[in-house]
Amino acid sequence: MAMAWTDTGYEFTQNTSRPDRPSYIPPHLRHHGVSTFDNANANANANANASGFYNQSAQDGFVSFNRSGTRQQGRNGPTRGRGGGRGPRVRGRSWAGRQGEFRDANPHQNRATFDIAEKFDELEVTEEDINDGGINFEAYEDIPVEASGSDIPPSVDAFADIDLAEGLTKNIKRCKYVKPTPIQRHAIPIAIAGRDLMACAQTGSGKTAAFCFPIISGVLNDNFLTPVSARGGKVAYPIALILSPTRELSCQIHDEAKKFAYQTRVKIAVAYGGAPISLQFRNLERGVDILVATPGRLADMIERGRVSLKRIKYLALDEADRMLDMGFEPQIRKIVEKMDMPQPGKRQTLLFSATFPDEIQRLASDFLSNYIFLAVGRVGSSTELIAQRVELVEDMNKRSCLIDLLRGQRENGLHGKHALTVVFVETKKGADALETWLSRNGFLAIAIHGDKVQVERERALRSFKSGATPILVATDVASRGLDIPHVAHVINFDLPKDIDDYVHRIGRTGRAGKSGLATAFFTENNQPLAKSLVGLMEEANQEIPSWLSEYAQRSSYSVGSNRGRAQRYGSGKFGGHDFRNGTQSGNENCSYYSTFGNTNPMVASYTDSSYGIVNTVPDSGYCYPACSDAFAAAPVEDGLYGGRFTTEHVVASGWD
Ligand SMILES: Nc1ncnc2c1ncn2[C@@H]1O[C@H](COP(=O)(O)OP(=O)(O)OP(=O)(O)O)[C@@H](O)[C@H]1O
Repeated sequence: MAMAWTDTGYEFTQNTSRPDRPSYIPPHLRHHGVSTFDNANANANANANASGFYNQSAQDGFVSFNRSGTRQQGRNGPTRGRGGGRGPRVRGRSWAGRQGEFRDANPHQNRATFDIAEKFDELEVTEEDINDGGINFEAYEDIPVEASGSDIPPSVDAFADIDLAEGLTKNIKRCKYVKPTPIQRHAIPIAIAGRDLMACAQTGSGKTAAFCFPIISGVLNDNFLTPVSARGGKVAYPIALILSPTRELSCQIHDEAKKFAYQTRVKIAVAYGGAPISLQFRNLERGVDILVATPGRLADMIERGRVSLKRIKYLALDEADRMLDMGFEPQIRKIVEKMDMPQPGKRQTLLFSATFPDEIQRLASDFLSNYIFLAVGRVGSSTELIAQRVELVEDMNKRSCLIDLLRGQRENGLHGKHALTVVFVETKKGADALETWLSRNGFLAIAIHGDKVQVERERALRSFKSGATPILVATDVASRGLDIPHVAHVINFDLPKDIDDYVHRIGRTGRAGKSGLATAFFTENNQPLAKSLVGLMEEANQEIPSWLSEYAQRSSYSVGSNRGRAQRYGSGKFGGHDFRNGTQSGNENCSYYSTFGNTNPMVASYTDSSYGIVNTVPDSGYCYPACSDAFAAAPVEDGLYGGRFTTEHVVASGWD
């Protein structure tokens, strides 16, 4: 249902719409005296007076961060007018000032401040698209933060502390983003200061806004808008390019960016494969400041002379590790290095993901200039908000286990619009087969994978999101980035080969501070994943079945594809790590800070972490099976795979 800003009926005391199931209490909240973290009052408190987030100790954390002696403003990034490089446009305000401002900035506490005319009128904004205000900031209270690089701009506590363009600020309020999530608090000032950034933060923690806000604000504040005279031509000259690995994710980013740029004159367009290119050309002809694209379709447009990258000032890669792994790297390199895009240092580059292995960081550093590495939360980790369960099953019994699980959910009233389930499988054939089988057994299910034409993929997603088909059977084409409200349960019917894929898959639930459930079916064949899975679960304070620990112990001694990852997750400590630092104790060229929520104990534990000596096995865990959707990437369609893989066994998946 299309919805206007004023139709949202938002109340602070409103409970978030949640599945009516026994509430999972994340381990770190069990002793907080909050009966469930989705408790309406807890939310109201967390939002209304920001308890726990803006408390005294938070202030202390902020102060100690400021005392770290590295707080000069970013000088070395690309300049954006205004007398060369500059620091973040952070307004120096007192604590009290910030608090007051936060109250003022919250439109929902004073409905009279609403301008009735302010609506997302022309946008297809649905009720689901508007944040319900129920983001549980308490869940982020003790989030660890690591940053390294030179002259790191300080973080902020409120959107009002950053000099974001006026139109954008209005839209942030329209979106009901009351305060920045941790990644936004740290990343936005860095990006606003003009610095290149490689940023890692947990799934569902608000990375999209973290790169969209600085870009939109920069385009507006620095008046980079495409001149009207340059619009309507055959060649589009965007100022900003946002690349993402899948069509659906590009569409989602495009929709988000349009909301953030609503009524600002910033023109945003999307280009992705599987949809008529002529229509997309027509949109580009109307003018584009920010282009969101998948790599295959963009390369095609550039080669046809319809898009030029020579005016690019901002380049953002979402799911950057995926974009630079062996499937995509040649194509990304071609776009970023071999077309007419300005060099690093002449453009600003922002890379974001929830996972960032060292070998990918190394590749990514080619695209960056004097960058800051930022890790917010346990990098490559799942949040504690997601309850993880692992069931030991035999391959032949998986289907009956799934039916039992789904029946149990149904009996507990968990099916319906507000409790969606994603079932991940490894192959496209497997997805179709499971869809059919579930439907035959009375469960409304629909499959999404790369062999479906785009219209079918979009139909499947729509049907799932609306709750009409509450079970989505998906390959990895749906594992990254998709932000679908009400996904209550992610089932790994087939576990992925790579632990990072597992992290992204389960991240489809437990988003924006909400709880979620993830169940995995573990078979003998998954032994190579056992150690990294145990490490990940330990890190997220999950209960680990003894049989899984035994598998993990056994796999420690075998040459498994996830050995490097196993070490990485094995410490049970924060995994944020800038590969430039080698061991965390330091690279003299980098200033460095570390905070852990409201205190600052992380330096020690970070230094203790075994994380710094990982990745002795290059490329391990990155060999996707030929039949995997994740592997079947766009470059195949464009014949750009180089010599690394033959294309005969790779089915085009629509990653472009
Ligand atoms: N400051 C904020 N206040 C409230 N909600 C927010 C805020 N920032 C983002 N959100 C909401 O949080 C949800 C998750 O955000 P987003 O999709 O950007 O996460 P992500 O970190 O990119 O996840 P993934 O790693 O899966 O791609 C979205 O629904 C978004 O609208």
